[in-house]
Amino acid sequence: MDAFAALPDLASRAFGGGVVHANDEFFAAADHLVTAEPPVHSPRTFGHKGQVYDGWETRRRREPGSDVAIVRLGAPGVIRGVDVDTAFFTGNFPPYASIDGLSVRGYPSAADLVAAEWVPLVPKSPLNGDSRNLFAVADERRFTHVRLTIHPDGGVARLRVHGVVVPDPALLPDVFDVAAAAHGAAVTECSDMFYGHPEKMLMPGLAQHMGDGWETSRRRDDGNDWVVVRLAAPALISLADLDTTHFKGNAPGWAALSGRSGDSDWFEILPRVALTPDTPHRFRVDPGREATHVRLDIFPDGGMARLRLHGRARPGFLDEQFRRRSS
Ligand SMILES: NC(=O)NC(NC(N)=O)C(=O)[O-]
Repeated sequence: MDAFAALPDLASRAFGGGVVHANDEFFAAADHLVTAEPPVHSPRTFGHKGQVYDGWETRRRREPGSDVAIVRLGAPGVIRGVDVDTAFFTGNFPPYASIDGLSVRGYPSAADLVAAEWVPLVPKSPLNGDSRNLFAVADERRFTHVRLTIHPDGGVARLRVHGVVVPDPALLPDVFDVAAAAHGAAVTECSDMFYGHPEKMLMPGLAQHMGDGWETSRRRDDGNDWVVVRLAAPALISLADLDTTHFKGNAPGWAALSGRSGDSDWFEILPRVALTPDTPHRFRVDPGREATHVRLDIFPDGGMARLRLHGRARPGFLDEQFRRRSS
């Protein structure tokens, strides 16, 4: 599997991504392209328009041409690769697809986007049916939108746009969640992710259910579970949210936070505190020292729905990153 596929999906509805235009949605709505959950299928399920698909599906073309869908990224950033997932489309997948990108400020209309000058990211390339189709992208610029073109027509279940989030610092408050994936934070290491990936803790909004969080297996030794988060920017943290919502019989008993700056030793941010099940805890912490990484230790194991670290980013850091990716 290409390494880029492990990066966050910038188009995902979980970040607020959306489909803003499709020239044809006869069989199935293009909105499915950005659904966060994996595609599902129930064979021989017919509606008024035909078989029901969890994807975008256009009608059979009777004249030359191609079909397009335009996606607004929920988290704009540098695109490292795309996955044109044709899951469950067998006799009706598009034989070819191409991808273009666009970087715009503000809130362009669908008509503006259709008329815009797009940058080619993936040339017209063959697809396989009922499978993931991974294409690497080599362009260091920050994009806000992508355009999927299918040649000539057919169905695509999901369009995953994997990359590195680059937030616009002009739109961030002075103190913001420096552990948010939507601001560019990411998990770098973790002791265990048996039931739930730790990146879920960094996603926007409240956790919807117990599956929407980090959950480890039951430990049968004397150790404890932990995760390391690379912050969106080096920051002075002043508030920490440790949210055990939905973890009722499996919340950790205790937790602690430590920080490091680059390769420094770990220093304490929050000493070991007792946690209660199914509770959005908030702790005020001393913003004495700048951290680039934060380690969350849970004792001994369990689940955490959300981790939020509110802090002040090092002045100029995000501006420089944004400038470098915008040229
Ligand atoms: N059995 C099908 O899937 N047929 C058609 N598609 C839908 N959705 O019914 C088609 O022509 O691609």
